[in-house]
Amino acid sequence: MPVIEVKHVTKDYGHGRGIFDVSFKIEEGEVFGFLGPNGAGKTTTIRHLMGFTKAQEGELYINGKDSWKSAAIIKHDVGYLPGELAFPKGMSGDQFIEFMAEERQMTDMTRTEELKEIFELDTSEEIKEMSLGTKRKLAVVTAFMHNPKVLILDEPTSGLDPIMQERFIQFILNEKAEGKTILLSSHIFSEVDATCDRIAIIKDGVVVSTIEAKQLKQSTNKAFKIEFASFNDYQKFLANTELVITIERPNQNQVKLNLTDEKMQHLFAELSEVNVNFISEIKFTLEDYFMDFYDREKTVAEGEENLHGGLY
Ligand SMILES: Nc1ncnc2c1ncn2[C@@H]1O[C@H](COP(=O)(O)OP(=O)(O)OP(=O)(O)O)[C@@H](O)[C@H]1O
Repeated sequence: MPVIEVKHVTKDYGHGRGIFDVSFKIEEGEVFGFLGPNGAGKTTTIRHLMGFTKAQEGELYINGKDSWKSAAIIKHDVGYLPGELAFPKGMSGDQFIEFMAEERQMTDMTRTEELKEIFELDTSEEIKEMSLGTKRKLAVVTAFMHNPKVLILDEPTSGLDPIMQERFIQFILNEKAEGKTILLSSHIFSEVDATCDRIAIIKDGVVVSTIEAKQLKQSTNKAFKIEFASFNDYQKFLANTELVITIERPNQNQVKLNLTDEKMQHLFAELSEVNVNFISEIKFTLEDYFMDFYDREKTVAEGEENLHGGLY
């Protein structure tokens, strides 16, 4: 049984806004990335999963429990980090932590103290006087203090500085190593790339692609930029090559070309006939893949093509 299951969920806010027939499953121990531009429907999906909103159509389950019907249990069990932070009024950080510990009937505060140390959080301040980053850290500590097995994180690092973002990635990797199941919505490619096993891309309320992170990293399609030592070498290479040249730059004696791993030997055989200044690989990243979907002019099929077939 998957730990998280979203089945054909629709919430139509009108004027094309909302989420439409969204489905995905997250297995135990998986880190699942949820990527999408602003307004794509990430928060709406997550709020349905947490049982804050009732789906118009479809069903959502966490550990087999219906998100809407078992909302209270889900809120208790899941480590949830909301995108927009809201704290009770008039509390200090310490008071809020105490309040959350009581809610969860926690007695052992060792993990809470560890988390405060990892994220360098000073809890003595009044929450209303905390900076956005400190509030985010407080939300992180309270989301994880009861050591939940399922984590649902809506843009968890927004407001954190680069050092804390890095520390957060490390923390997620440690949680993953402990077998936690994690749903991570994010705008930050490096964060998703570093942590996620699978990634869903959502656009205009529709999941347009779900990819295995390995697929991107182990793609057999490669792109290279080559600069030749002279214009003569450049011309000689172009006249004789059997490879697919995607860009020609005669002024710089450069070409860009695409090839699969099997053709690698062929490339080196051709290059041995000319003088080369340098050859560099152009990596196809999650960002490139995402940008294809982000680009509203492009269709889903064209985005998929870049993953499976030719690169830029
Ligand atoms: N309560 C609501 N009433 C009407 N429209 C809503 C409501 N909540 C969300 N929407 C709309 O639904 C769409 C999806 O919004 P959502 O907040 O889920 O996007 P998101 O992917 O989380 O975006 P962001 O990255 O900006 O947080 C948007 O067009 C938003 O304006």
